[in-house]
Amino acid sequence: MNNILLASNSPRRREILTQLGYTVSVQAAEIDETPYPNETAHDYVLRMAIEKNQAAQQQFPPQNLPLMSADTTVALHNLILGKPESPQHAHQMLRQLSGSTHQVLTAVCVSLAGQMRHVVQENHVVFRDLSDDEITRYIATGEPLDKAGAYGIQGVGGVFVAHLSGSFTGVMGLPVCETMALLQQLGWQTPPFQAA
Ligand SMILES: Cc1cn([C@H]2C[C@H](O)[C@@H](COP(=O)(O)OP(=O)(O)OP(=O)(O)O)O2)c(=O)[nH]c1=O
Repeated sequence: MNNILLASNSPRRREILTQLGYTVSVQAAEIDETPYPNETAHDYVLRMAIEKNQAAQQQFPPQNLPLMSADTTVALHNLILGKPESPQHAHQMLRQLSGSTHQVLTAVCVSLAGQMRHVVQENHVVFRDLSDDEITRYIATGEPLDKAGAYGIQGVGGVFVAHLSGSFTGVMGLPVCETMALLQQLGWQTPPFQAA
């Protein structure tokens, strides 16, 4: 009961599950991550997590193991900020996030033996004011380019975060408390907490 199939290429999600004591096999399938016009961030992340799960179910032979997918997005007012397409785009996103509060939404979806459960976990993050110079130096680290909203709270980007209301692991891409609850709902054992 320590094995999990992860329908995600996110190294953060794999690392979090491994730290909990799970043995993780990645079974990720590509999907189109374009939001629908006027789609809310909540509806968008949930749809992405479900579609990633369904795509992996179609692409890989069934196994009697939980298949987990997730999606993380940053929402600022009505804007959905996904992963930046370029360093310039990352700069633009971080300028928008500077000195204000945004939401980070992470949806998690788990399927097992024909059943599916999902959750959307919500966080509020306050950024202090950022100067153009530090944004430029941050982007040069390479850290923001594969992350929603162009920052990583778990890395250097943590220095921008003045306040977090929610879950640190949720912002990182896999909220552990909510994820464990989904696994329990499907009758899967709580994690073994093996020593690192
Ligand atoms: C806001 C924030 C996001 N992120 C990451 C988590 C996700 O990996 C990524 C958002 O992209 P996602 O599309 O959720 O995930 P992914 O592309 O990494 O992997 P896959 O589509 O295969 O599931 O941003 C952080 O690592 N730290 C942060 O502080």
